[in-house]
Amino acid sequence: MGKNKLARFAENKILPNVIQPTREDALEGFELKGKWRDNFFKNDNPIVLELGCGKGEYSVGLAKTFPEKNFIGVDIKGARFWFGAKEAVDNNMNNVAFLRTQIELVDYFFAENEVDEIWITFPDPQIKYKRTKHRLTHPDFLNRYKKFLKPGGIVHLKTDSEFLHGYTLGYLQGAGYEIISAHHDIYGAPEYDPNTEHLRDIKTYYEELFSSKGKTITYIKFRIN
Ligand SMILES: C[S@@+](CC[C@H](N)C(=O)[O-])C[C@H]1O[C@@H](n2cnc3c(N)ncnc32)[C@H](O)[C@@H]1O
Repeated sequence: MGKNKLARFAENKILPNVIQPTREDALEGFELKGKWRDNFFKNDNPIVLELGCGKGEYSVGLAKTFPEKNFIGVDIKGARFWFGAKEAVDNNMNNVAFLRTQIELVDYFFAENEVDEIWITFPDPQIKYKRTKHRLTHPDFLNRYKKFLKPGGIVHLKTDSEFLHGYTLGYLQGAGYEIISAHHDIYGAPEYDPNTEHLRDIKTYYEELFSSKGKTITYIKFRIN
């Protein structure tokens, strides 16, 4: 393991905005579940999650744009989200945190109606058939999100994967979800869509990477009923 990675792991242990529960903490009743606003953010503002946040560009970027909302980046790779956590601390941002966990356990960390919105940014598309259940928009994941999203809660999916975009759109339409916005090329779409405000303002590491390879970037915004 690289020296830098070890240093980031060590710093994550002391950064006040990094939470690294064990699997047991999750399964036995996580202390902040239902209490993120009161005991962590110490305000009554909406909570927005970014699942598979990587380096946390979206969480930090949105937190700067919307100081009246709280953002939590979720990823299993702490050495990646260290970048976002460090930037937030260095900029005295109190409305952004990072939670290290498998997304499969995410419903153990948040109580019913605790979360207002979810961003899923450039997730692994999990194209192989036997990986279907690992897609972050698979019905099993959507059912997990339903457990803690407020009624009418919003999910955003931003991806370079035409496959995942099509899979998700097809499933949502078939299952009767309300699709608020769907674009198969957000930078090619000339028209102004009020539902996609700020969509082009923040680019994650993977978005930059895929865009530089000529991939088009897609977007879906839908409501969990
Ligand atoms: C392709 S990267 C995208 C990272 C970032 N959103 C971006 O756009 O740059 C996918 C991220 O999801 C995380 N991830 C994938 N599956 C996960 C899971 N089941 N639980 C937690 N994190 C996961 C990976 O660790 C990785 O950081």
